[in-house]
Amino acid sequence: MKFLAFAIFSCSDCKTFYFAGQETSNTLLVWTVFLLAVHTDWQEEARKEILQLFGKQNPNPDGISKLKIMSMILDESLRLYPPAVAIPRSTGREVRLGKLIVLANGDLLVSVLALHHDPQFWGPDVHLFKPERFSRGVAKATISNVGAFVPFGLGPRTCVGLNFAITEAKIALSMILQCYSFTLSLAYIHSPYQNITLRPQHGLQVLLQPL
Ligand code: HEM
Repeated sequence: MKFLAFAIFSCSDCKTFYFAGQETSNTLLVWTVFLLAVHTDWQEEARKEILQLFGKQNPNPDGISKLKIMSMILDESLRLYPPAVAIPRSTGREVRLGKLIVLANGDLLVSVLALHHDPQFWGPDVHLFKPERFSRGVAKATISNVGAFVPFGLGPRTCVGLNFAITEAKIALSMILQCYSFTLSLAYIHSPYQNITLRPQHGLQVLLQPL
């Protein structure tokens, strides 16, 4: 009986990890490739950093922890196109949020998209791709409102796969940038839409140039 309960628990845990980890990471990679295909100056900067750290070798843990430009690019990509556009919460008891009173047993959706695109926190250039805004950390980027940058959620239920996802994205992007330069294809139609995660509705078409 104990074994059966463990097997059911493990099986559902595996499904959670697969569901929570696969589509989100995939989406992060897609939007980052899109942004680098448009902003080829940042693509060059990222490649320079990667070639300095790894040359043409596979990325290693020591070098991955030193990828500063890449970290800024990933943060800016997660800000503009957060894979999870909203975070669900329920109230156990009545709570006051500023002028707002939320009743007990209420369901809330915190819009990550709205927080990430609010000029109050990010400044008037909020809609622009500017990885340099993260060069001195999230607090500086958000004018001291760290709760305005929540691609992985916030509090005790923060995404457990955060570090794994970022490391995975850094490895995949490093390996792509070592081998190819890329630009956006004319076939691409910009239409971000939400289908569980925030995705490009018609896919992402890029032109790859082997290096
Ligand atoms: C770019 C990639 C990812 C993004 C943007 C992302 C985003 C999120 C967000 C917004 C939440 C909700 C947090 C909250 O309610 O405060 C969450 C929860 C979770 N994520 Fe991720 N995630 C990513 C990758 C992963 C990966 C790779 C895994 C596993 C290998 C994973 C496993 C989970 C699990 C298990 C939860 C539920 C945690 C809990 O309720 O205690 N995620 N994620």
